[in-house]
Amino acid sequence: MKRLIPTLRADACEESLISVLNTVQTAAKEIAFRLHQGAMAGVLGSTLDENIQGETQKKLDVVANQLLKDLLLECQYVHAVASEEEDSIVVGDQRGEYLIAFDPLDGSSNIDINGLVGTIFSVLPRPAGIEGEEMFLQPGKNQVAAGYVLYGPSTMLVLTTGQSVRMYTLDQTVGEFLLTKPEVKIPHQTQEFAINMSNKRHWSTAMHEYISDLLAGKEGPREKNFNMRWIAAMVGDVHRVLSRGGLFTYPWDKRKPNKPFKLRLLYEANPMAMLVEKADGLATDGYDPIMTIQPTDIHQRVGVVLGSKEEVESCMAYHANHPKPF
Ligand SMILES: O=P(O)(O)OC[C@H]1O[C@](O)(COP(=O)(O)O)[C@@H](O)[C@@H]1O
Ligand SMILES: [Mg+2]
Ligand SMILES: [Mg+2]
Repeated sequence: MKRLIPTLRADACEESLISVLNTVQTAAKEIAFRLHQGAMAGVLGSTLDENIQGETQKKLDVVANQLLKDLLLECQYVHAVASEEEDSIVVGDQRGEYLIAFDPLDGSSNIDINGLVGTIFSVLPRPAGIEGEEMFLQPGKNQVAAGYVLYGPSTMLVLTTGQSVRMYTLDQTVGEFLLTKPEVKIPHQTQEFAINMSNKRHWSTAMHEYISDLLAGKEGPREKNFNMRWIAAMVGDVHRVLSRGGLFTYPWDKRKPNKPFKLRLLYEANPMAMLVEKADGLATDGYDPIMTIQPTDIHQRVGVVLGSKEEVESCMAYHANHPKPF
């Protein structure tokens, strides 16, 4: 089985991008090690701090953020990073040609139950003539690479540099990510969906109608039974979708009018959208492709409906029948 770097060279990736991705894999191996040590590494539980989004930070959110930030800023090709756990961007090498946005630890509520968590990252080109946060305000279609690391029973790196979506598995004996699935393709049809059902009363009419029809199963208008899964970590739910198809959504809801979405555009939705679309799936906000959205803030949130093409289209058809709530 091939190691990560030779597969990137075979794809004719720029050496500068390879260096950035190599840095991400180094950080990921360290995070995986700390996670596997669990309580023995003293990294479980919460800190006394909140991040910019008012969420209590877990110790591992902070550890993973620090590791990624420090290593990426040491890389000469990285000009700046933006992280879920940082209020503002952090600038590194003046010569750097890439910007990296990341969610250092996705699925934080799973840390203390030894559940699935991951790291999600997006690589953008540094635009000419712009400085500061504005540099990051590019639509997802500009991404030159996107991926995630899933810390599960095995640690996996799932990556695209604009060509195929590839899956690598960390071989603990040699400490290397080895290519275990060279080309990921999402089946166009599915009978599986993922949504946090406890938010049902807050959804839009369109989402209510769509999910009700899925739940009606064989006897309902869809005339087939659907199964439901919810990992409470986008990284785990998207990994299932990439592995066997499905629809994953964290939609608009009316709970908090000033915070109607949960997932973040730059470091959750955009990188996952690139992976899903390169694997032949669709990633939308229910109306438009995620990767066409022009960001206005580095911590901007967005509705997400992604996965098997025909199922996402079916969900979008329900949305097209109702006025857009945002
Ligand atoms: O608490 P809920 O509604 O299950 O939310 C789960 C969602 O929140 C997230 O955990 C948010 O990510 P963070 O853990 O990085 O804040 C998503 O990964 C996941 O899909
Ligand atoms: Mg997250
Ligand atoms: Mg996070």
